[in-house]
Amino acid sequence: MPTTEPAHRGVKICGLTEAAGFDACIEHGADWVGFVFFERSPRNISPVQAQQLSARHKGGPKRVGLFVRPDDETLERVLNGVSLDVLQLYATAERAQAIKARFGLPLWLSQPVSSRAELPTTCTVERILIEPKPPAQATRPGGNAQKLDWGLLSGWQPNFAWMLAGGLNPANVAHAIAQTGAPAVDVSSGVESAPGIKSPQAIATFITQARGAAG
Ligand SMILES: O=C(O)c1ccccc1N[C@@H]1O[C@H](COP(=O)(O)O)[C@@H](O)[C@H]1O
Repeated sequence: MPTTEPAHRGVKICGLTEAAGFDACIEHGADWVGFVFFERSPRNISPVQAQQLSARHKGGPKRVGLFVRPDDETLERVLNGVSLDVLQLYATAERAQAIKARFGLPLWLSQPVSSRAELPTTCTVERILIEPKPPAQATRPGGNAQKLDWGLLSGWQPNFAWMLAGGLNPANVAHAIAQTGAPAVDVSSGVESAPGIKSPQAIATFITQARGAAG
């Protein structure tokens, strides 16, 4: 599946809800910013709020909308309110194909893994997010600051676009990249000062660390 990769290591900052965090992503050159459309998340945002944030800066990072098992009505409602470049989905591969057929946007699909055998061998969307399975009592499938066992990815070199997510932060992202060779990374909790509130300083450090990492 063709995709446009940044020339450098890609960085996505997910779960933007307020101007200071969004502006830090612009200032420090994030490749993607994520808006979470999932009511049980502390980062949940309305389409209107997302559009207002997005309008603070033309161009810059691609705008990614994150959805958990969305129905078509939800996708339509959000896409009527905010312009998105990519849909990041927690859904089955079959549902992703139906969404692709109806909405036509590039899709990223989450693949939770807890063993090497669960690493995907093929990809039918534009990118796969490799992340840990959520804790048993979790109320959401991601954004839990839970780290993957990076050793599972050692030597894994798929021929499709992927991204590492889960429990990354400014202090561990360089090590995570060195161990996994991840071409792109995604962070939410690890750059927050409180649930749903991003720290501009942590965003700056995360991007610097990710771009400077050897992997
Ligand atoms: O961020 C959320 O609240 C969220 C809710 C539901 C599904 C996914 C969510 N976030 C995604 O989870 C991963 C890892 O997040 P973290 O860095 O461990 O907090 C990332 O892909 C977020 O985009």
